[in-house]
Amino acid sequence: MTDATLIDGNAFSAGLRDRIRAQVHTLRETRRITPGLAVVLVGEDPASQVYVRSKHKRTVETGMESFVHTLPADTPEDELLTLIAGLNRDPQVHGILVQLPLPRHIDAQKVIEAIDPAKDVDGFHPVNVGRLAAGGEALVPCTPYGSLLLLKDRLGDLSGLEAVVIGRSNIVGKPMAQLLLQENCTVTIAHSRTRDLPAVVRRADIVVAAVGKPEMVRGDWLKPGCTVIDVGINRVAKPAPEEGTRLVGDVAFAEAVTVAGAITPVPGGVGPMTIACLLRNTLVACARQNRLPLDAI
Ligand SMILES: NC(=O)C1=CN([C@@H]2O[C@H](COP(=O)(O)OP(=O)(O)OC[C@H]3O[C@@H](n4cnc5c(N)ncnc54)[C@H](OP(=O)(O)O)[C@@H]3O)[C@@H](O)[C@H]2O)C=CC1
Ligand SMILES: Nc1nc(=O)c2c([nH]1)NC[C@@H]1CN(c3ccc(C(=O)N[C@@H](CCC(=O)O)C(=O)O)cc3)C=[N+]21
Repeated sequence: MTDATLIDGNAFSAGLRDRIRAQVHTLRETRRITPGLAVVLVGEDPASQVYVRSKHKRTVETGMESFVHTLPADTPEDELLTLIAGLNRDPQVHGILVQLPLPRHIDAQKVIEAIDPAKDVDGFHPVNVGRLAAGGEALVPCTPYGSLLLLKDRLGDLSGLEAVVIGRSNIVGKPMAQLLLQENCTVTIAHSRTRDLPAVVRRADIVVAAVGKPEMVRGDWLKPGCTVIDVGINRVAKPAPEEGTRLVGDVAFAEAVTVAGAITPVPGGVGPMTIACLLRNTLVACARQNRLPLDAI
Protein backbone atom coordinates (compact mmCIF):
# COMPACT_ATOMS: atom_id res chain seq x y z
CA MET A 1 0.00 0.00 0.00
CA THR A 2 1.18 3.55 -0.67
CA ASP A 3 2.11 5.83 2.22
CA ALA A 4 -0.39 8.25 3.75
CA THR A 5 -0.86 11.72 2.29
CA LEU A 6 0.86 14.33 4.44
CA ILE A 7 -1.51 17.03 5.66
CA ASP A 8 0.54 20.20 5.30
CA GLY A 9 -0.32 22.54 8.16
CA ASN A 10 2.39 25.00 7.12
CA ALA A 11 0.87 25.46 3.67
CA PHE A 12 -2.75 25.55 4.87
CA SER A 13 -2.00 28.02 7.66
CA ALA A 14 -0.07 30.28 5.25
CA GLY A 15 -3.18 30.47 3.03
CA LEU A 16 -5.38 31.19 6.04
CA ARG A 17 -3.02 33.95 7.20
CA ASP A 18 -3.14 35.48 3.69
CA ARG A 19 -6.92 35.65 3.84
CA ILE A 20 -6.79 37.18 7.31
CA ARG A 21 -4.20 39.75 6.19
CA ALA A 22 -6.46 40.82 3.31
CA GLN A 23 -9.38 41.36 5.70
CA VAL A 24 -7.23 43.23 8.21
CA HIS A 25 -6.17 45.51 5.36
CA THR A 26 -9.80 46.15 4.36
CA LEU A 27 -10.76 46.92 7.98
CA ARG A 28 -7.99 49.46 8.21
CA GLU A 29 -8.73 51.09 4.84
CA THR A 30 -12.50 51.28 5.20
CA ARG A 31 -12.99 51.69 8.96
CA ARG A 32 -9.64 52.87 10.35
CA ILE A 33 -9.66 49.90 12.73
CA THR A 34 -6.59 47.73 13.38
CA PRO A 35 -7.24 44.46 15.27
CA GLY A 36 -5.01 44.16 18.35
CA LEU A 37 -3.87 41.04 20.24
CA ALA A 38 -2.44 41.17 23.77
CA VAL A 39 -0.35 38.18 24.88
CA VAL A 40 0.60 37.85 28.53
CA LEU A 41 3.55 35.68 29.55
CA VAL A 42 4.31 35.10 33.22
CA GLY A 43 7.75 33.63 33.95
CA GLU A 44 10.61 32.39 31.76
CA ASP A 45 9.56 28.95 30.55
CA PRO A 46 11.70 28.55 27.38
CA ALA A 47 9.01 26.76 25.35
CA SER A 48 6.46 29.46 26.25
CA GLN A 49 8.94 32.17 25.24
CA VAL A 50 9.35 30.54 21.82
CA TYR A 51 5.56 30.34 21.32
CA VAL A 52 5.00 33.94 22.39
CA ARG A 53 7.72 35.18 20.03
CA SER A 54 6.24 33.30 17.13
CA LYS A 55 2.71 34.56 17.93
CA HIS A 56 4.05 38.13 18.00
CA LYS A 57 5.82 37.68 14.65
CA ARG A 58 2.73 36.23 12.95
CA THR A 59 0.46 38.90 14.43
CA VAL A 60 2.60 41.72 13.07
CA GLU A 61 2.99 39.98 9.67
CA THR A 62 -0.79 39.88 9.38
CA GLY A 63 -1.02 43.63 9.87
CA MET A 64 -2.45 43.49 13.40
CA GLU A 65 -1.16 45.20 16.53
CA SER A 66 0.69 42.96 18.97
CA PHE A 67 1.00 43.88 22.65
CA VAL A 68 3.25 41.48 24.56
CA HIS A 69 3.30 41.74 28.36
CA THR A 70 6.13 39.82 30.02
CA LEU A 71 5.88 39.52 33.80
CA PRO A 72 8.31 37.95 36.28
CA ALA A 73 7.57 34.43 37.55
CA ASP A 74 6.79 35.71 41.07
CA THR A 75 4.13 38.21 39.92
CA PRO A 76 1.28 38.15 42.46
CA GLU A 77 -2.07 36.89 41.15
CA ASP A 78 -3.66 40.26 41.96
CA GLU A 79 -1.24 42.08 39.71
CA LEU A 80 -2.03 39.76 36.80
CA LEU A 81 -5.77 40.24 37.38
CA THR A 82 -5.27 44.03 37.40
CA LEU A 83 -3.39 43.85 34.09
CA ILE A 84 -6.23 41.80 32.57
CA ALA A 85 -8.82 44.28 33.81
CA GLY A 86 -6.89 47.03 32.01
CA LEU A 87 -6.71 45.00 28.79
CA ASN A 88 -10.46 44.31 29.03
CA ARG A 89 -11.06 48.10 29.01
CA ASP A 90 -8.46 48.95 26.34
CA PRO A 91 -10.28 49.66 23.03
CA GLN A 92 -7.08 48.91 21.03
CA VAL A 93 -7.02 45.36 22.41
CA HIS A 94 -9.56 43.03 20.76
CA GLY A 95 -8.02 39.72 21.85
CA ILE A 96 -6.33 38.62 25.09
CA LEU A 97 -4.27 35.43 25.52
CA VAL A 98 -2.60 34.45 28.77
CA GLN A 99 0.06 31.87 27.94
CA LEU A 100 -0.36 28.59 29.84
CA PRO A 101 0.92 26.99 31.98
CA LEU A 102 0.99 29.68 34.68
CA PRO A 103 3.25 29.51 37.76
CA ARG A 104 1.79 27.35 40.54
CA HIS A 105 0.87 30.21 42.88
CA ILE A 106 -1.57 31.58 40.29
CA ASP A 107 -5.05 30.09 39.88
CA ALA A 108 -5.29 29.65 36.09
CA GLN A 109 -9.06 29.21 36.12
CA LYS A 110 -9.52 32.48 38.00
CA VAL A 111 -7.33 34.24 35.44
CA ILE A 112 -9.25 32.76 32.51
CA GLU A 113 -12.54 33.85 34.08
CA ALA A 114 -11.21 37.42 34.49
CA ILE A 115 -10.88 37.83 30.70
CA ASP A 116 -13.81 39.52 28.93
CA PRO A 117 -15.45 36.61 27.01
CA ALA A 118 -15.66 38.89 23.94
CA LYS A 119 -11.83 39.16 23.99
CA ASP A 120 -11.14 35.54 24.98
CA VAL A 121 -9.38 34.47 21.74
CA ASP A 122 -8.30 31.15 23.34
CA GLY A 123 -11.97 30.26 23.85
CA PHE A 124 -11.26 29.04 27.40
CA HIS A 125 -13.75 31.27 29.31
CA PRO A 126 -16.79 29.35 30.62
CA VAL A 127 -19.07 31.58 28.50
CA ASN A 128 -17.31 30.47 25.32
CA VAL A 129 -17.11 26.85 26.52
CA GLY A 130 -20.86 26.96 27.11
CA ARG A 131 -21.62 28.60 23.78
CA LEU A 132 -19.56 25.98 21.95
CA ALA A 133 -21.40 23.19 23.77
CA ALA A 134 -24.83 24.75 23.18
CA GLY A 135 -24.10 25.86 19.59
CA GLY A 136 -23.91 29.66 20.03
CA GLU A 137 -21.55 32.41 18.78
CA ALA A 138 -18.45 31.17 20.60
CA LEU A 139 -14.80 32.02 20.23
CA VAL A 140 -13.54 28.47 19.59
CA PRO A 141 -10.23 27.13 21.01
CA CYS A 142 -7.51 27.51 18.37
CA THR A 143 -5.94 24.03 18.29
CA PRO A 144 -9.22 22.11 17.87
CA TYR A 145 -10.52 24.66 15.37
CA GLY A 146 -7.30 24.43 13.33
CA SER A 147 -7.49 20.64 13.44
CA LEU A 148 -11.09 20.74 12.19
CA LEU A 149 -10.14 23.01 9.27
CA LEU A 150 -7.49 20.46 8.21
CA LEU A 151 -10.01 17.60 8.49
CA LYS A 152 -12.67 19.39 6.44
CA ASP A 153 -10.13 20.36 3.80
CA ARG A 154 -9.10 16.72 3.48
CA LEU A 155 -12.43 14.91 3.90
CA GLY A 156 -15.15 17.43 3.03
CA ASP A 157 -18.36 16.46 4.82
CA LEU A 158 -17.57 14.61 8.06
CA SER A 159 -21.15 13.40 8.69
CA GLY A 160 -21.43 9.89 10.05
CA LEU A 161 -17.69 9.32 10.39
CA GLU A 162 -16.36 7.57 13.51
CA ALA A 163 -14.04 9.97 15.35
CA VAL A 164 -11.89 9.01 18.33
CA VAL A 165 -10.34 11.86 20.32
CA ILE A 166 -7.60 10.69 22.68
CA GLY A 167 -7.33 13.20 25.54
CA ARG A 168 -10.00 15.15 27.41
CA SER A 169 -8.30 18.42 28.35
CA ASN A 170 -10.27 21.65 28.33
CA ILE A 171 -7.90 23.18 25.78
CA VAL A 172 -7.79 20.39 23.20
CA GLY A 173 -9.68 17.13 23.75
CA LYS A 174 -13.08 18.35 24.97
CA PRO A 175 -13.55 21.22 22.50
CA MET A 176 -12.28 18.96 19.67
CA ALA A 177 -14.99 16.44 20.53
CA GLN A 178 -17.62 19.23 20.55
CA LEU A 179 -16.58 20.42 17.10
CA LEU A 180 -16.62 16.90 15.64
CA LEU A 181 -20.05 16.32 17.15
CA GLN A 182 -21.26 19.54 15.55
CA GLU A 183 -20.00 18.12 12.23
CA ASN A 184 -22.17 15.02 12.81
CA CYS A 185 -19.36 12.60 13.59
CA THR A 186 -19.94 9.74 16.01
CA VAL A 187 -17.51 10.81 18.70
CA THR A 188 -15.64 8.78 21.29
CA ILE A 189 -13.46 10.54 23.86
CA ALA A 190 -10.67 8.30 25.20
CA HIS A 191 -8.45 9.10 28.20
CA SER A 192 -6.07 7.51 30.70
CA ARG A 193 -8.81 5.26 32.14
CA THR A 194 -10.03 3.98 28.77
CA ARG A 195 -9.90 0.18 28.54
CA ASP A 196 -8.22 -1.36 25.48
CA LEU A 197 -7.36 1.91 23.75
CA PRO A 198 -5.95 0.16 20.64
CA ALA A 199 -9.33 -1.50 20.03
CA VAL A 200 -11.16 1.82 20.47
CA VAL A 201 -8.81 3.60 18.08
CA ARG A 202 -9.15 0.82 15.49
CA ARG A 203 -12.82 1.80 14.96
CA ALA A 204 -11.94 5.34 13.96
CA ASP A 205 -12.15 6.97 10.55
CA ILE A 206 -10.68 10.06 12.27
CA VAL A 207 -8.12 9.84 15.09
CA VAL A 208 -7.16 12.96 17.02
CA ALA A 209 -4.26 12.34 19.41
CA ALA A 210 -3.88 14.96 22.17
CA VAL A 211 -2.18 13.10 24.98
CA GLY A 212 1.32 14.48 25.51
CA LYS A 213 3.00 11.06 25.36
CA PRO A 214 5.67 10.77 22.65
CA GLU A 215 4.69 8.34 19.86
CA MET A 216 2.16 6.52 22.05
CA VAL A 217 -0.30 5.70 19.25
CA ARG A 218 1.12 2.82 17.22
CA GLY A 219 0.62 2.01 13.55
CA ASP A 220 -1.21 -1.25 14.26
CA TRP A 221 -3.87 0.62 16.31
CA LEU A 222 -5.08 2.35 13.14
CA LYS A 223 -7.79 1.36 10.70
CA PRO A 224 -6.20 1.34 7.23
CA GLY A 225 -6.98 4.55 5.35
CA CYS A 226 -8.01 6.56 8.40
CA THR A 227 -7.14 10.26 8.88
CA VAL A 228 -4.79 11.05 11.77
CA ILE A 229 -4.48 14.46 13.42
CA ASP A 230 -1.46 14.46 15.72
CA VAL A 231 -1.76 17.33 18.19
CA GLY A 232 1.13 16.21 20.41
CA ILE A 233 4.24 18.38 20.72
CA ASN A 234 6.91 16.43 22.59
CA ARG A 235 10.58 17.36 22.73
CA VAL A 236 12.70 14.20 22.98
CA ALA A 237 16.43 13.38 22.76
CA LYS A 238 17.66 12.53 19.28
CA PRO A 239 18.70 8.89 18.82
CA ALA A 240 22.40 8.28 19.61
CA PRO A 241 24.98 9.16 18.37
CA GLU A 242 23.23 12.42 17.46
CA GLU A 243 23.02 15.12 20.10
CA GLY A 244 20.26 17.58 20.92
CA THR A 245 16.49 17.23 20.78
CA ARG A 246 13.76 16.91 18.20
CA LEU A 247 9.98 17.28 18.20
CA VAL A 248 7.73 14.24 17.93
CA GLY A 249 3.97 13.91 18.13
CA ASP A 250 1.76 11.53 20.12
CA VAL A 251 1.64 9.17 17.12
CA ALA A 252 4.47 6.86 16.00
CA PHE A 253 4.71 8.62 12.66
CA ALA A 254 6.95 6.15 10.76
CA GLU A 255 4.51 3.31 11.54
CA ALA A 256 1.32 5.30 11.10
CA VAL A 257 2.31 6.67 7.72
CA THR A 258 2.22 3.12 6.28
CA VAL A 259 -1.36 2.48 7.50
CA ALA A 260 -3.25 5.80 7.56
CA GLY A 261 -4.78 7.48 4.52
CA ALA A 262 -3.59 10.91 5.65
CA ILE A 263 -1.65 12.22 8.63
CA THR A 264 -0.38 15.52 10.04
CA PRO A 265 3.38 15.67 10.62
CA VAL A 266 5.01 17.12 13.76
CA PRO A 267 6.27 19.75 13.32
CA GLY A 268 4.40 21.33 10.40
CA GLY A 269 0.91 19.98 11.12
CA VAL A 270 -1.42 21.28 13.82
CA GLY A 271 1.08 23.69 15.46
CA PRO A 272 1.05 26.37 12.75
CA MET A 273 -2.75 26.05 12.49
CA THR A 274 -3.07 26.96 16.18
CA ILE A 275 -1.36 30.30 15.61
CA ALA A 276 -3.29 31.06 12.40
CA CYS A 277 -6.57 30.37 14.23
CA LEU A 278 -5.51 32.68 17.05
CA LEU A 279 -5.18 35.45 14.45
CA ARG A 280 -8.54 34.48 12.99
CA ASN A 281 -10.17 34.66 16.42
CA THR A 282 -8.62 38.09 16.99
CA LEU A 283 -10.07 39.33 13.69
CA VAL A 284 -13.48 37.80 14.49
CA ALA A 285 -13.44 39.32 18.00
CA CYS A 286 -12.50 42.74 16.57
CA ALA A 287 -15.30 42.60 13.99
CA ARG A 288 -17.89 41.58 16.60
CA GLN A 289 -16.76 44.27 19.05
CA ASN A 290 -17.21 46.86 16.31
CA ARG A 291 -20.46 45.29 15.07
CA LEU A 292 -19.01 44.76 11.60
CA PRO A 293 -19.84 41.89 9.26
CA LEU A 294 -16.99 39.64 8.22
CA ASP A 295 -16.57 37.59 5.02
CA ALA A 296 -16.23 33.91 5.76
CA ILE A 297 -12.62 33.12 6.64
N1 LIG B 1 -0.10 21.72 18.42
C1 LIG B 1 -0.58 22.61 19.27
O1 LIG B 1 -0.87 23.71 18.89
C2 LIG B 1 -0.81 22.23 20.69
C3 LIG B 1 -0.25 21.07 21.14
N2 LIG B 1 -0.49 20.64 22.42
C4 LIG B 1 0.10 19.34 22.77
O2 LIG B 1 -0.96 18.37 22.81
C5 LIG B 1 -0.71 17.40 23.79
C6 LIG B 1 -1.90 17.35 24.76
O3 LIG B 1 -2.05 18.59 25.38
P1 LIG B 1 -3.14 18.87 26.53
O4 LIG B 1 -4.46 18.47 26.04
O5 LIG B 1 -2.90 20.23 27.02
O6 LIG B 1 -2.60 17.80 27.64
P2 LIG B 1 -3.18 17.40 29.08
O7 LIG B 1 -2.00 16.84 29.80
O8 LIG B 1 -3.96 18.49 29.66
O9 LIG B 1 -4.18 16.20 28.74
C7 LIG B 1 -3.73 14.97 28.31
C8 LIG B 1 -4.88 14.01 28.15
O10 LIG B 1 -4.36 12.76 27.71
C9 LIG B 1 -4.89 11.72 28.52
N3 LIG B 1 -3.91 10.64 28.67
C10 LIG B 1 -2.75 10.66 29.36
N4 LIG B 1 -2.14 9.46 29.28
C11 LIG B 1 -2.94 8.68 28.54
C12 LIG B 1 -2.86 7.32 28.11
N5 LIG B 1 -1.82 6.56 28.43
N6 LIG B 1 -3.86 6.84 27.37
C13 LIG B 1 -4.93 7.61 27.02
N7 LIG B 1 -5.05 8.91 27.39
C14 LIG B 1 -4.07 9.42 28.14
C15 LIG B 1 -5.20 12.36 29.85
O11 LIG B 1 -6.21 11.58 30.48
P3 LIG B 1 -6.82 11.91 31.95
O12 LIG B 1 -7.74 13.07 31.72
O13 LIG B 1 -7.51 10.66 32.30
O14 LIG B 1 -5.64 12.24 32.81
C16 LIG B 1 -5.65 13.75 29.44
O15 LIG B 1 -7.04 13.79 29.18
C17 LIG B 1 0.61 17.80 24.43
O16 LIG B 1 1.66 17.10 23.75
C18 LIG B 1 0.71 19.28 24.14
O17 LIG B 1 2.06 19.73 24.08
C19 LIG B 1 -1.29 21.36 23.26
C20 LIG B 1 -1.86 22.54 22.87
C21 LIG B 1 -1.62 23.09 21.56
N1 LIG C 1 -3.14 30.27 26.43
C1 LIG C 1 -2.53 29.39 25.64
N2 LIG C 1 -2.98 29.19 24.38
C2 LIG C 1 -2.37 28.29 23.56
O1 LIG C 1 -2.79 28.08 22.40
C3 LIG C 1 -1.22 27.59 24.04
C4 LIG C 1 -0.80 27.84 25.36
N3 LIG C 1 -1.47 28.73 26.13
N4 LIG C 1 0.26 27.16 25.88
C5 LIG C 1 1.04 26.23 25.08
C6 LIG C 1 0.21 25.60 23.96
C7 LIG C 1 1.05 25.02 22.85
N5 LIG C 1 0.75 25.81 21.68
C8 LIG C 1 1.41 25.71 20.45
C9 LIG C 1 1.37 26.70 19.50
C10 LIG C 1 2.11 26.61 18.34
C11 LIG C 1 2.90 25.54 18.08
C12 LIG C 1 3.73 25.50 16.85
O2 LIG C 1 3.75 26.45 16.07
N6 LIG C 1 4.47 24.42 16.58
C13 LIG C 1 5.33 24.28 15.42
C14 LIG C 1 6.79 24.03 15.80
C15 LIG C 1 7.28 24.73 17.02
C16 LIG C 1 8.70 24.36 17.38
O3 LIG C 1 9.52 24.09 16.47
O4 LIG C 1 8.98 24.34 18.60
C17 LIG C 1 4.89 23.09 14.60
O5 LIG C 1 4.28 22.18 15.17
O6 LIG C 1 5.22 23.05 13.43
C18 LIG C 1 2.95 24.52 19.00
C19 LIG C 1 2.20 24.60 20.17
C20 LIG C 1 -0.16 26.76 22.01
N7 LIG C 1 -0.53 26.67 23.28
